[in-house]
Amino acid sequence: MRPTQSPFPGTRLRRTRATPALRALVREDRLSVDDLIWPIFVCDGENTRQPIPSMPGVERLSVDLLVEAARQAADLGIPAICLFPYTDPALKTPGCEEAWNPDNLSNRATRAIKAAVPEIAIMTDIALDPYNTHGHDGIVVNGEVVNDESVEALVKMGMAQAEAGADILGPSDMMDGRIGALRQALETNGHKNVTIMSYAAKYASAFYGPFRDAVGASGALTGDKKTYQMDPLNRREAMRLIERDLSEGADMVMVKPGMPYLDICREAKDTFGAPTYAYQVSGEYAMIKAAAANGWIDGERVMLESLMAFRRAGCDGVLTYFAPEVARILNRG
Ligand SMILES: NCC(=O)CCC(=O)O
Repeated sequence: MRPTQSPFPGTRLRRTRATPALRALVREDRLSVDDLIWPIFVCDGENTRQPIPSMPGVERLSVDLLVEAARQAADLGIPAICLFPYTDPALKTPGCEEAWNPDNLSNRATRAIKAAVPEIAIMTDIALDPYNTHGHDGIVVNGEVVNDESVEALVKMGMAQAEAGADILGPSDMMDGRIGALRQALETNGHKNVTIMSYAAKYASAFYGPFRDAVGASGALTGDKKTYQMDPLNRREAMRLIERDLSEGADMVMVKPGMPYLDICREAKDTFGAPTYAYQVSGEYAMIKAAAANGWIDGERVMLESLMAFRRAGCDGVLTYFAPEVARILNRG
């Protein structure tokens, strides 16, 4: 599409930017509370809040406080939250068995929120890194992250989450074949309406640093995740992964990190038209917070602009630690 326009001065593009009313009339997109998914960290205990120093304003919450947070999120109109557990190190094993314990922290949290705040959608994370001491998203055998054995474990994990009441499964592990295996297991185990948001294009990124502090995984990782997460220089491979995951039964796809990969979001939306999300990850959050704390940027405006960029890039929504803060601003109008 190429809008027809008269040569200057017939066309003066500044005309429609001249007043707030005209700018509102020609605005091409909107950022809305409906677009927000709020990632939250869960810890053991009661009435426990643990601030995460590298993510100012973000805390790990025990299940009782998490339920209150979910209530506040629902009252703000946030449609979904995404749970990440801080697993007791004593429960971490090479086989990652705690991952599919029906009563693990994530599943207990899901049940408690479902009972108290049924209207909010709960997304859960499928990856094995919270459940082992080497920090990899899969099962490690002789130093290798083995694909097919990992998929079997991930399916057990996903089924336990669906059983607990998760609405959206978020496989973030980047193993091959896990979307098809999860979809088949959901269909055959009475969970045909559970949705899958595939972390389809997840890059091996340095922007995840503060998240690893939050889930107690920093310093734990042996080696790196480059044999399963993507090379930051690859664009065509991202399209192959997204196409693959959609064809295996993903309902929604995600690009991660967010802001450095807006080109991937746009191409994914234009190419496949599927519900497309970005994860504005911990490092992106931390950079904005740190610069704002130093007075180097206007934190509120940069936060809003960073989220508008995802809409402009074609995203239907964004996972962001700013969710409650931005929802309060958007609700204020
Ligand atoms: N699987 C979830 C993540 O790795 C999140 C990364 C982040 O926020 O940095």
